[in-house]
Amino acid sequence: MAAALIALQRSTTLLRRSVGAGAGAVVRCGVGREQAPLKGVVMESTLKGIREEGASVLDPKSTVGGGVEDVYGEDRATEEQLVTPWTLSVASGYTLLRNPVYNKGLAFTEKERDAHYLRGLLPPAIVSQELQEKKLMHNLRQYEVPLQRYMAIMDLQVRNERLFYKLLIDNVEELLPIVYTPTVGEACQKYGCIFRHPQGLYISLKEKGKILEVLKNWPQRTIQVIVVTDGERILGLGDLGCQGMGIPVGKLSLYTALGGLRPSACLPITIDVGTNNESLLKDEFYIGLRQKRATGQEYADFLHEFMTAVKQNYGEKVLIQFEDFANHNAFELLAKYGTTHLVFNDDIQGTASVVLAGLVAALNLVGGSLTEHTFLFLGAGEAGTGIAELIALEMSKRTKTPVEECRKRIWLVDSKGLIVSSRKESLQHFKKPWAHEHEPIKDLLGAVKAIKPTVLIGSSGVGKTFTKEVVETMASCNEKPIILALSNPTSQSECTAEEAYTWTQGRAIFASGSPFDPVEFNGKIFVPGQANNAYIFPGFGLGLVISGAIRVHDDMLLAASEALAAQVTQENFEKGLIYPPFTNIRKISANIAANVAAKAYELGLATKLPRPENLVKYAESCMYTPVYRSYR
Ligand SMILES: O=C([O-])CC(=O)C(=O)O
Ligand SMILES: [Mg+2]
Repeated sequence: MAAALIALQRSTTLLRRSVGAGAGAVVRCGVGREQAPLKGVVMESTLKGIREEGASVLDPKSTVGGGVEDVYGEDRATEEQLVTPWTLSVASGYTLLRNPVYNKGLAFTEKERDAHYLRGLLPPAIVSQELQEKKLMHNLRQYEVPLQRYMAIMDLQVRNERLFYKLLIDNVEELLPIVYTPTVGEACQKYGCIFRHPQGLYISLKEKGKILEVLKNWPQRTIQVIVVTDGERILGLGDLGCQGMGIPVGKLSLYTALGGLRPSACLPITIDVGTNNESLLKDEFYIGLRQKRATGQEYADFLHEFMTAVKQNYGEKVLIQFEDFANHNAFELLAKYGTTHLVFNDDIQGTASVVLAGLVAALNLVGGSLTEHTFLFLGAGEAGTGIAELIALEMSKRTKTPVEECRKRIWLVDSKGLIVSSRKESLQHFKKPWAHEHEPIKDLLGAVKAIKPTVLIGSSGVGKTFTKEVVETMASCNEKPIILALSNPTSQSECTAEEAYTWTQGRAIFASGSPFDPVEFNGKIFVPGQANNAYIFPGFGLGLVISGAIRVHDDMLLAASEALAAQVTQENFEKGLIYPPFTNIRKISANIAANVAAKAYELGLATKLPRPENLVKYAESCMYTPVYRSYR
């Protein structure tokens, strides 16, 4: 693979070893249409920054690293995005060791230590990336408290990015519960307390009118995926305000580890419009604005400024993933910006796609077609109605029946009971399609008894709601009841895997949003699957990026779902699994990406031409790999 410095040396104008303390730094200048008027000033201040602090800004056109990673940089670095006329790409010596993108720690070779002024800055031993990995896993396993593991692994991410991703990819099943659900939930709750290195971009109401300027403070110019939250509904934990940042950071780590997006092309953002969480407002370590949430027009205007600034700064092909917004804003934002931006709501659409995939796979175990099943949801918010709608859409496509008809096989229960037509007037708009003719029923148990669903799905964010009676009732009317406890984190799960298997005498087909360990029941081992949108969004995003898609379409969600369901093997089914293991996730993501990209081309929404012939191979070839590069 081309060495970083060689790659840079090939690029335009270079100033090498010319800037004092940053000796060995490589500066590239002269990119973009608007360079002329800015050049002198910015160039000067940048160089000043290097002299004084060894500052380092990474190359937005990403010629570093060579190989497939360039695909993105070159494709996406459109002229209008490159408004900065200067770039500094690689530092050396002390600065190099503190640059997480280029740092290799003890893995720097003798030659590299000589060439990059590292002599004396490292102990003499030279170790391989594999040995570093082995040591880190050993150290991580010493921590018994998951949050300590989280902190250790986040330290690694800001110290040595390639090692972080190598570790995550090679130990995905073990580390996913640490960098992601459920530990990330606890990390958000305590984010102020454990805060050490800022990650991501914070945009608070203080920045009103200046959001574009704030975006320009981010060192990368070529961004392909933004995950943004306003922290109002973090997992099932509620309003965590600014401390929700752990979620975009965690989701984007998965974009890279699971989907192969380059880390430098990923931008985590938290929009801080205040919080209504009283205990955070009183917490001396809280890191956000100490005020109640802005709502109504003020909220809408602020979000609009954000959405406009993102498009202006990064162009129309940047994917904006909305994450963990409260219901009332999530649906509106998706509807409002779905026609003007490339937006995706993970909680509505990602969750829907992953659940549909699991259900389609489950048909292999329970028999029948999708239309022959009856679905009952506890929870009629983003996840519940999102999944319900995608199931109805799939049924409609399969049977060529109007979607309104298909919805009739799907029932939802919210905090006031079964959603029925007599409640229509008082229902929020996203619940109205599910208000079918039925007498009112106050609770879930009553609804299970009356509706006799074959599939029970929990999506309310409230834990322990699938009681023994509820689960036993499911078992009494189904040979193999499908039970999905989707709420996160583990504390909010509707029931545990053990409860689901025990209360159904091992007959349940069970999956959950948060991971559960295998369960032994009557001498048999049951392995629960994880119905988490982490299966979908990395590959989905990759598919959009490699096809240059400009809009998300529901058919792409169905395409992603179909690709995931197709990855479940006979061996998985034999263990009762309706999802493949995460160990194969990069292959799964490539297949999802290929299906999504194919759909984008079919729908005329793709801009990357010509269409690559073999999309799976192409997706794989575009994936970031975190092995160290050698520097000349
Ligand atoms: O983050 C997760 O594990 C899944 C998800 O989107 C949520 O629960 O909001
Ligand atoms: Mg979420």
